[in-house]
Amino acid sequence: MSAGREDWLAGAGAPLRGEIVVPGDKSVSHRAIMLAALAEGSSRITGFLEGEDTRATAAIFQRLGVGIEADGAERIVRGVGLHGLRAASGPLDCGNAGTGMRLLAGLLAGQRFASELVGDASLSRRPMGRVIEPLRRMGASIESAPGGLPPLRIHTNNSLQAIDFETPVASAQVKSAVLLASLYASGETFVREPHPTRDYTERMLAAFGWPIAFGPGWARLGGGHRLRATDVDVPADFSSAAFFLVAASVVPGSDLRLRRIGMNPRRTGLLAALRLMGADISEEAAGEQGGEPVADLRVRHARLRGIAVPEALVPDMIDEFPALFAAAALAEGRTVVSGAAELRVKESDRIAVMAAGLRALGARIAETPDGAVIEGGRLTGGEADSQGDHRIAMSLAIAGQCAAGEVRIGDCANVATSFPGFLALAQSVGFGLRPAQAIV
Ligand SMILES: O=C(O)C1=C[C@@H](OP(=O)(O)O)[C@@H](O)[C@H](O)C1
Ligand SMILES: C=C(OP(=O)(O)O)C(=O)O
Repeated sequence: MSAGREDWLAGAGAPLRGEIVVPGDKSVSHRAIMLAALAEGSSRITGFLEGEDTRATAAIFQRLGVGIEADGAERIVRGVGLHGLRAASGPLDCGNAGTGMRLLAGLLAGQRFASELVGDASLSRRPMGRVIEPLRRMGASIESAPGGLPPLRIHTNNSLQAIDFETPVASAQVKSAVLLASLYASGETFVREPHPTRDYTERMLAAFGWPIAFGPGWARLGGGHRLRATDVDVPADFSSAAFFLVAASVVPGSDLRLRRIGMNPRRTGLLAALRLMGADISEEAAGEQGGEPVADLRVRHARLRGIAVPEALVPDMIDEFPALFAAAALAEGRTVVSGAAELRVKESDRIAVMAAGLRALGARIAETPDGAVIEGGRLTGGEADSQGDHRIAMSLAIAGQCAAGEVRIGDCANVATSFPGFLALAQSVGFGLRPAQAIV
């Protein structure tokens, strides 16, 4: 969805200092639009992430007949009720967002109209069989391109049945797709996970008044209830904060404060991993926002050591591995990542693309099927390509802060999918980072 190719130049900047606020949580913003749209009455979403992924989800619900008004970083959603969506003419474009497409597949599986979900080139390569399979077991009729790839054609259906389902991979998107389809199903659905994942769908369904029982790694709910309009105050996204936690850890002299960051325990695995590496990060002013734990995070430069990342942390830091790879390449000693094969089916193959990117900057990294072995040391500089993956672009920008020479990072426009304003915010705290001039 991002317009044009954009390259960045990164190099040693100043120590990172100051106090910043990062944008709203992407997972919460997607879900807030979805549940508010299906609720009865108007909901106000504050702190909504103005990223391309979440804007694509909002635009889809507008096409499905939901009134959504933007007021700065707020959205007023005029909910149409569980059965109030209307068919849209033409495909619904999820852009770059796996979350958008997988959750919508569940939500649209029980509608009395057909829909088609499409995405950009990256999303069109991502596996959807993991949601199609359980939704078919519930009675949904969904066609995909060969190999379970998008686009998804979801046929009209008003007779879904509940299922008892164990997700084959730890995936909040798969769990959420089944839970959202269950709103339209007869009977009680039970979802179990091999490892607990983020529980925003469960928490938010409860906040919107839907009877649901859940705990770490499981959720149970029945169909046939109603969602009541509810205001959602979206906390700042831990995954966006992560780039600054790593950058301030590795840049000497840094002392940075991040305000009111969402601290859902299923999201903060990177904090635990960085602390094992020796990072100096303290939590202050712990509180609550929109039903989620939040805290200010103060991060000061520290010498990082390589670690074997505990596999139990992997789902809690699944989006933070590109940043962790950058930290590991600059740490002392060896870091081993395992049990993280899911990284290969994100916006890019994040193991391969980070390994190639850091190697181009002088790092020593060996890929394994489900992770990597990273030898920490010095980075020289050079040219690395993010392959249009937002988290890789931002992680390579961190690496650039500590490289001996200049780092050119290719294809960064997709940063706008999750973190609009990253470049200016990073510059404001001392990053050496700027857009590369177009060659004329
Ligand atoms: O449910 C969510 O909001 C998300 C779940 C994770 O994906 P998986 O469910 O594929 O692990 C994560 O990588 C993604 O950025 C957001
Ligand atoms: C994997 C991500 O998101 P999604 O699955 O929604 O594309 C991400 O933001 O890192």
